[in-house]
Amino acid sequence: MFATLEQTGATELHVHRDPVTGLRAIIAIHSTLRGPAVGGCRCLHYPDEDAALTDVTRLARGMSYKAALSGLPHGGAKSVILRPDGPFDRVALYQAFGRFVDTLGGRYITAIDSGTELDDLDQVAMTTDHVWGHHGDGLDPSPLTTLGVLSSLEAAVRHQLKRSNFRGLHFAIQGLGHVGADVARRLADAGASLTLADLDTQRSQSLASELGAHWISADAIYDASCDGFIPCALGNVLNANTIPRLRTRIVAGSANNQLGRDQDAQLLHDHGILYAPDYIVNAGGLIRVAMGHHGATRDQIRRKVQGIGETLSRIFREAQQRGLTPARMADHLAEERLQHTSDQAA
Ligand SMILES: NC(=O)c1ccc[n+]([C@@H]2O[C@H](COP(=O)([O-])OP(=O)(O)OC[C@H]3O[C@@H](n4cnc5c(N)ncnc54)[C@H](O)[C@@H]3O)[C@@H](O)[C@H]2O)c1
Repeated sequence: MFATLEQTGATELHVHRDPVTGLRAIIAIHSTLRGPAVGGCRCLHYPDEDAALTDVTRLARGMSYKAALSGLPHGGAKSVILRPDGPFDRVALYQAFGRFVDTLGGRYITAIDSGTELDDLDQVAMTTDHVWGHHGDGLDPSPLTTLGVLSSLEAAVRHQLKRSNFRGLHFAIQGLGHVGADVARRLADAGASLTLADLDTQRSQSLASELGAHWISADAIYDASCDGFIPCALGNVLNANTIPRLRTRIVAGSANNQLGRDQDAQLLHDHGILYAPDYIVNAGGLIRVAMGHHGATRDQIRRKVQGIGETLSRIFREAQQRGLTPARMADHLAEERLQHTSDQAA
């Protein structure tokens, strides 16, 4: 347990079991130095508790880095609910989770993530105030996450392909949920051609027929020849098995923790693939809920999210100059910002 915390730099782990609802949940806080720690709640089946622990601590680190590089007054955290095996009472489970969040008195603010829906967050909001992005506050993050993905893709295409628009380019999208489907529609509107894949083939088929796109099986997406691969499903999709199969020049998508291991950033680089660090690409959602909560206007939020592309362009350039991968460069900048905050606090 402590080794996992040390590896990711996370500082706190909170574990809770509620015998009435069957809730088994973990909250990992990476840092509260910049302010209350924010991060979504996943509700998934994990192969074992170690897998859940690794996921939640790595995701918490990503949230800290994302908040720091976005200049938000927040630290990073994450939570996971170990999805019960049999049938369960969803309303009671999420209300129990809200009570768990509430015990931390606002040091952790929860939000949406894979396996959790806006309706679930409405239940969380019944038992704690420390939840952002539910129906009640009208701060759905997904549309702004999409905007950030598009801004990132523009930056990557400019840097790697020397192109200023998407017309005639071909993208492969993995995962067609809230973000992936929206990204697909926007790219199709911009004149790109698409190959689509989702575990739910019904979803792939119907979006492909709506957009005049190709669809393929979930596993075949790694072999699709394209200008950009856009992971919008789950994490750990870029690893020693999948990277050699990729036939793309760019990877930029919303999924969290895309790299199996930190070293896989170098493997992508060695294969001539420009990797846009996931926690920068998908920062639009966090920017939306955090700035929305602090009273920013719609225009201010959109401008900030559109700035994600500029941040990435700077990272691509500086990484190239310093002989680092963009992922290492981004981590380095985020760690510098966190260290600066820590020095100021001392
Ligand atoms: N929604 C946001 O605002 C937001 C913000 C930041 C990060 N993210 C991350 O972006 C990713 C997508 O988010 P979302 O809100 O669209 O999630 P979602 O749950 O709505 O959609 C995910 C989709 O991926 C599909 N999928 C799962 N495993 C797959 C696989 N192996 N191959 C192909 N498809 C697969 C699912 O069937 C589903 O359609 C997640 O990793 C999430 O953590 C989302």
